[in-house]
Amino acid sequence: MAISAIRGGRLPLFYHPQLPVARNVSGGLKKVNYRSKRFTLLAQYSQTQDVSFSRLQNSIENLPKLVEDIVQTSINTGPRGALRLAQGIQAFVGVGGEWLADVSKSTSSSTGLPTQLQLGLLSPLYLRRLFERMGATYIKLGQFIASAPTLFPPEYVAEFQNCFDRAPAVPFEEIKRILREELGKPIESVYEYVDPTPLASASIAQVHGARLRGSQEDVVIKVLKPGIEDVLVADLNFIYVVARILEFLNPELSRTSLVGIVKDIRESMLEEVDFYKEAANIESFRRYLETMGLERQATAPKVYHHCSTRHVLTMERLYGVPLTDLDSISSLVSSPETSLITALNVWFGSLLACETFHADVHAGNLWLLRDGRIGFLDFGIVGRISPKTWAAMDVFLASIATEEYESMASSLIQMGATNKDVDVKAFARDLEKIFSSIQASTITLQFIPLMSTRELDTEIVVATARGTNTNATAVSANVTVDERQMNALFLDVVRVSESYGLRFPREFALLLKQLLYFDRYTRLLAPEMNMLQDQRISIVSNRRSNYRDSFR
Ligand SMILES: Nc1ncnc2c1ncn2[C@@H]1O[C@H](COP(=O)(O)OP(=O)(O)OP(=O)(O)O)[C@@H](O)[C@H]1O
Repeated sequence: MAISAIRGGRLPLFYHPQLPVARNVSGGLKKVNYRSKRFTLLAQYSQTQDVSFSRLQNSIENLPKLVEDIVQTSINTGPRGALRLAQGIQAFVGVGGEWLADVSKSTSSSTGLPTQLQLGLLSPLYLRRLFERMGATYIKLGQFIASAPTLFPPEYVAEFQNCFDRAPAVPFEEIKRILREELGKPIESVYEYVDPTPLASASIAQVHGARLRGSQEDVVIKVLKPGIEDVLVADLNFIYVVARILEFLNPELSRTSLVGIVKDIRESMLEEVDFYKEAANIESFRRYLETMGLERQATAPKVYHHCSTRHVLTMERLYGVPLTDLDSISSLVSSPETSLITALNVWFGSLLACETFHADVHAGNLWLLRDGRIGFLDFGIVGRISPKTWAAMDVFLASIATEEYESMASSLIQMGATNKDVDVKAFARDLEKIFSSIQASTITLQFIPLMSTRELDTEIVVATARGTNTNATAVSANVTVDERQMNALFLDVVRVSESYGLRFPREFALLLKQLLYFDRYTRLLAPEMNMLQDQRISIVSNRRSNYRDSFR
């Protein structure tokens, strides 16, 4: 290309007086050689220059589009942008103050400044704190980072696992005003009463207990916090503009499709603030339970459409306890293990038999109900998985249990998008290294048979030896430690896969995250059970494809 550019008469553009070969031109053979050397060097130089030139040309061509995009985005953002900027500065100053205080403490000690502090507010810890202070968008973004190990550095993925979504409650008067406006009628005409003390208050929504007028059914009302959509739009627009500028300044970034990722995040976050979508997800899950005859084993809250809108979701109130509450669970059912198996079967079943799967089964969203059923709450985050990906995932999980690394490598290749030829044997050897290093360091995994008995460490001994429920807290705490190690394991798998050119869909990370939650419940409720090998748990079943076929 560079040579053709020279031949095409563009040489003068690339001629540079400081090129060493451009000086001292002499005659004869030397001259010929010199010319050819000079030509090669010029060609190489012009190749580099050509690339920079075409980049520059591209940039100049793209500049009007970038400016137009920024102007358009700023217009869409409007005055809320200025408000968010002020809030951003406040958050920045707050976390900056914490950092300074930590620095001054460290400098007084003899050990020097830890790396965490050297990176300033860009270090995982302070960035996570900054995100928490910045509220909804950044908390969700933090949770996205935590669930996307293929996109972000491992230290950030690990730190953002701790990104908590708690926010001060909106005053009840304000909630009543929103309800009146959204429902378009007096609250008293819809609800017998609404409890002024919220059941929960997170960054996006607040939940209140209530009772329906007429039917007297107990319900909960999930109310979108006021102004939250404005905040999301302003923040996401800002993040979009930053991504656009970064891509403009460094076109290499477009290979990681930064702008594309930001657009995806924007789409999924805006879905979460649309309760019509959440209601549709709940109803599709309820249909799945009905079609599979699972209603006596599990449930999701019924939605009351006459008092639900895009910003208000009124649903049946479920009564129960989180699956991690060992003491309460034992007082509700005689066999916590059976409840766990039910939860697992219902969730695994939904992966293919339901249009979407529940992609946030943390303990607050998975309950054992008073009547012994499993209750699934909060369908704000859902995933979709193709039968092909799930079939590969199934092989992957089985291979962990059987320690067959070539099969593990093949299944990962099947799931990860790549156009390269992957050396399966080498990949398998690298995977084996990861897993054998785990055996050596005595991390126990319920996923891996034998190992959990062969390599029992103190943490699991605590869990296994738990005859009474008195040490539930200790068990939970230790399980959390172990869970981090599990996370680290999967991050390693992802990293090695990436070194072979594999890129996993986000669903892969979402699925793994849920499996980690389930692994946690297994350690607590059925420490002897192997989640992936137990005959009572059907991970892939023919019934699901039949169910799918019935929709075709
Ligand atoms: N149908 C229900 N019955 C009883 N309690 C409910 C119900 N729905 C929600 N809650 C309570 O409200 C809490 C928050 O609800 P939900 O998870 O839907 O909101 P959220 O804002 O998405 O919270 P998070 O992001 O923390 O999961 C639940 O953990 C639960 O305690």
